[in-house]
Amino acid sequence: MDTIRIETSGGSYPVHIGKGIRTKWRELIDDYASYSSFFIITDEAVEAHYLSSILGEEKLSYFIVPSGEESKSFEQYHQCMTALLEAELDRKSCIISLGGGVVGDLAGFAAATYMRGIDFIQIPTTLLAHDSSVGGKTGINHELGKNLIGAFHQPAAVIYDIECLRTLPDREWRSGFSEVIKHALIHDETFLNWLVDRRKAVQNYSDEELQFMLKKGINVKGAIVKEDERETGVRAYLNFGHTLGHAIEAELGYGKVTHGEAVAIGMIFALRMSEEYFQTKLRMDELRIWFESLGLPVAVPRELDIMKLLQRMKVDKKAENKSLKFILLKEIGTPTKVSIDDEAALKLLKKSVERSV
Ligand SMILES: NC(=O)c1ccc[n+]([C@@H]2O[C@H](COP(=O)([O-])OP(=O)(O)OC[C@H]3O[C@@H](n4cnc5c(N)ncnc54)[C@H](O)[C@@H]3O)[C@@H](O)[C@H]2O)c1
Ligand SMILES: O=C(O)C(=O)C[C@@H](O)[C@H](O)[C@H](O)COP(=O)(O)O
Ligand SMILES: [Zn+2]
Repeated sequence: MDTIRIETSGGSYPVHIGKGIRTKWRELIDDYASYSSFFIITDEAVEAHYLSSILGEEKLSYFIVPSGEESKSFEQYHQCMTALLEAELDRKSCIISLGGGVVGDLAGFAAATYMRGIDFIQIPTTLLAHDSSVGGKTGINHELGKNLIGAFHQPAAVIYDIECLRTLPDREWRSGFSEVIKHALIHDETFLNWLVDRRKAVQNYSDEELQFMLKKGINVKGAIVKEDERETGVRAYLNFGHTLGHAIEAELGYGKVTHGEAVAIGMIFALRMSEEYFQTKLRMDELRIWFESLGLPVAVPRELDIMKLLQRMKVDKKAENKSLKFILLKEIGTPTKVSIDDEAALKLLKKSVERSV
């Protein structure tokens, strides 16, 4: 098992990464004995695979949401809070988030707001959750935009059992890989080359390769969160590919594309924009072909109205005074935040729409 410590304003917490460690969660939590009770939040697919291995012999209470992005909703949040109240959780209770980013964001937001904030721990079960379980962004979606309702609330611990990844559907492997690629693109070209050089689908990585890749991604995120926990500066770099990605998710309807797929389209768009803005070559063509070979989408879906996407991008949390902000790369590994005018964004959006076959 490897342990990475994430440093935040409120102290640090461990991210344990290893095989089969989910059943040892009680030993891996520093203050296990100090909690009055634990309450698990999970989703239907994860329940079927993993809930019993977390419960063990213990009769813990739990709440199960439907699988998928639609569960990051006011309705599920409300139902979740009702379940917590009915289970009579007190301020010394701890919520366990068992699942991917959807469950993590929802359970984290429930923990952030239940009685004005109680502890929670993350037991991530998707590849994408190497990103979502670390750093303390929690929240739900609104029909007007992704993650617009939320709070910063750091977990007390993250227990990442790589064994859980082996039951992921192929599409979810790919989706999570997109955020791994993001971490490489914003920080480390050597790591990017390591990923490209594998020349195999991520689901075929060995346990050792997976462990290495997860540590790399989490270290990139941890270093940025340490420097800027509440996104007043460099944390926005973790949003590379997300200005367009989030707009696509909301405009198509939550759950139509996965988050990682939308971010993949957004990253290719941001690479193209970076090349134009900085008048440089950034391997965009090579990376687009690589994404396609991995089965990741690279173009804006044809059915989307680009004017509506533009309006959506202005509701992005990075936007200021309705002016569009993008994270671009000066070079691979060197991100920066820039303002882009509407005309330039529209021109590039037109070029990025899927061609009909
Ligand atoms: N808070 C953050 O910093 C942050 C970072 C990145 C993404 N996110 C959010 O994360 C969400 C996406 O997370 P996700 O991709 O993990 O989606 P998800 O949680 O919906 O999981 C994807 C699918 O896989 C299933 N699943 C989960 N684990 C499984 C397993 N081990 N075996 C089989 N099936 C399993 C789920 O039931 C679901 O159907 C988005 O809402 C995104 O906005 C948040
Ligand atoms: O942790 C961050 O900061 C990120 O931006 C990570 C993103 O991958 C993630 O999708 C996050 O939820 C997006 O944040 P948002 O503030 O744009 O909603
Ligand atoms: Zn993301």
